[in-house]
Amino acid sequence: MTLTDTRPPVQATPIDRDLIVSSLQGALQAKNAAAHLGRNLAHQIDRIYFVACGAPNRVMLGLEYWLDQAQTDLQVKRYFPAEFLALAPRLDERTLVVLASKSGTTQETVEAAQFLRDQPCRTLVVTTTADKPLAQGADHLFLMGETEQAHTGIYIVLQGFLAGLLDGRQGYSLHDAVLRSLDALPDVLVESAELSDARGQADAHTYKDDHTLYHLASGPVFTTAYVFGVCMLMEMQWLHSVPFEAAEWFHGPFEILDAQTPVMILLGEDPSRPQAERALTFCQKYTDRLMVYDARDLPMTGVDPEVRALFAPYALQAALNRFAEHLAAQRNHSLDTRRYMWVTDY
Ligand SMILES: O=P(O)(O)OC[C@H]1O[C@](O)(CO)[C@@H](O)[C@@H]1O
Repeated sequence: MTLTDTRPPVQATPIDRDLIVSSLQGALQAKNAAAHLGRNLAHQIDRIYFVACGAPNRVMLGLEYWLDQAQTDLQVKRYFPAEFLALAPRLDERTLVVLASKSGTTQETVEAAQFLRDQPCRTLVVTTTADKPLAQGADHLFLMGETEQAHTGIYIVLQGFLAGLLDGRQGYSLHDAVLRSLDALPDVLVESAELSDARGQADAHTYKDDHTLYHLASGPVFTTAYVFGVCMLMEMQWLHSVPFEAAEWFHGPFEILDAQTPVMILLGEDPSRPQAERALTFCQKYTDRLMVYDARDLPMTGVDPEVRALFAPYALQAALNRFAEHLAAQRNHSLDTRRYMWVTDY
């Protein structure tokens, strides 16, 4: 803070159980209808294109992972909206394009939705409220209501949709466990945040003067590495904060490591975990500045043990949000500060 800065010091926002839980009620209701739609569309589509920017795009990355794992005969691809428009991939009446945006106003995502109105495919949109530009003209619209937790809300709705789709298409033994466990997710977020608050404060203290941070994760947990590393620390703290897929770590990026390099490793519970563990073993040897956040340390109360792996990225994200809150306070740099995004023309 400079002498002329009259703004109050940035404080870590306290964990507000009621706000977190109430913010996700709209998404939880929408996911039941989404699961129903998934079942109805199960034999009416051959391909799914996921289209979104930023955080919703990385939510879709995790879903793409689980669709791969389910070994369906669906063609599944994920695009940034601008690339989707430039590429113009095959669209027909058996194509479902899934678009999501928390603001419902992101220019490229709205342009993609407008383009799709005249195309022969179906569209499924997830956003907050019906007045948003993205909500206009969707074939299937799922609204979460205004929410503090849009990123998790989008996940809840789309995971519900995919559970219904997989069950209707080929039988999905995890269907009931997924839907039940989604209902427990809001409380899991609160639980993970509460358990991680003191640690987040301590980590923030340790790393508050660093300007470079690397994040390693594998499989669906890369969603969290990206959302935390880029959408939070890069966008909201202006740090040189770079996420890497653990599977790629040994193919160039690891050359950056020395004893002083800060690295965060996120460990999930999915089949890709050994890739992140391999990176962990290496980093333990060559840097003294390692943070490990492991989903196995989080109870995820109410989540069926069979589906913990699906929920791990979100439990970890809730834990890391505490780190971000404390980092913002200790660096006196509000998470709401932007210098370009929504401020300039771009
Ligand atoms: O379309 P949405 O969900 O409103 O996202 C808009 C912005 O939010 C982020 O996902 C995270 O801040 C950005 O990456 C993106 O540009």
